[in-house]
Amino acid sequence: MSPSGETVIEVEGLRMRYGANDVLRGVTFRAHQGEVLAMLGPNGAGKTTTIEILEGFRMRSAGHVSVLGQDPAHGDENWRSRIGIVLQSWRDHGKWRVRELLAHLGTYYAGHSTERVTRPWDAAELIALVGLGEHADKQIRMLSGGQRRRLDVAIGMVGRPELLFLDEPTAGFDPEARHEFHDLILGLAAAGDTTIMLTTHDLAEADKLADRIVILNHGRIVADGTAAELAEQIVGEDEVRWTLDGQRYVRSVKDSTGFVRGLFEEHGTAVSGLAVRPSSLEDTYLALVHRAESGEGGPPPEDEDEAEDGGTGENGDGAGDQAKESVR
Ligand SMILES: Nc1ncnc2c1ncn2[C@@H]1O[C@H](COP(=O)(O)OP(=O)(O)OP(=O)(O)O)[C@@H](O)[C@H]1O
Repeated sequence: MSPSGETVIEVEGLRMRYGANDVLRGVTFRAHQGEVLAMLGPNGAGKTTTIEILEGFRMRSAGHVSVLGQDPAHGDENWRSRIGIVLQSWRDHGKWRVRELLAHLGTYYAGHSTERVTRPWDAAELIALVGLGEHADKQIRMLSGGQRRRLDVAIGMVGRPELLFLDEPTAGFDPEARHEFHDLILGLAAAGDTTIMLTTHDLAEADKLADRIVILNHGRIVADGTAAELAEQIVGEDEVRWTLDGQRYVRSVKDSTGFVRGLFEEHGTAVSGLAVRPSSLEDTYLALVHRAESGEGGPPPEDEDEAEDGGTGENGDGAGDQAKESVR
């Protein structure tokens, strides 16, 4: 995870219309070499459509798209050999053995080596990298779900891609498989300068894996930044709970330190049961999506590259504000 600055994905004013339905409405973002970029968004936001356009599988309606310096709509074989794709499911080849399948798929890349990159990835080396060493000679249908997903990543990586797309890579995983898969992706990201773009509904996953997160909602980017930068856009959503005179209170405030100081100044030792819960990425995500849907922070731009929402649209919450709301 060491973005070098070179732009690998460049999307400006991307639009997609299915019939009369606008599903991408001026999407703009970039990804840089070595970066792990996560695209988050509710169902139907347009994530798969975006990724399919970037992969060259779907023609866009309008806008500028460049992937590894080429327009994916006109990507040739050589361009395709530089890209790895991990689809949501791959159910063929059940009788093939892991090693056989990877060696076979690797032959497609043999003619696409460059001075910098030798293709394909050696099957044994790749199998070890994705942690399938013990299963190399197993038939694919005998693999567990987690092992299967590791193989999916190996299939995506066999051509030593400069850019790897992962569409909801851990959907349906149990916590342990998810944890192992995250370690695999972090290892890949750390190992070289592969750029990784993934879509996910899992906020913890985005937080853990991604250098940068873009949030798509109704075909528009409503946020773009690191998890910390996104949280800063929704400053002040720490939750403070306390008890006073036997009654419990809860407030969401921007400056929890100042708020608590004011609480003690006013009520001293009568305050008990104090708890402060900092806003999580989930709170941030929900707030950003809600803000975009309610039109707070100004109307969404119709065109191109101003889709990121800069305003906070939040109400002020003075540090010493002592208004109390009983919750039960
Ligand atoms: N081939 C198609 N023809 C018409 N409409 C489509 C087509 N593919 C997708 N859509 C519509 O485009 C919108 C965006 O779909 P897309 O699959 O890109 O969303 P998504 O963010 O990936 O959703 P999810 O999280 O549910 O996978 C949806 O309203 C969907 O119904």
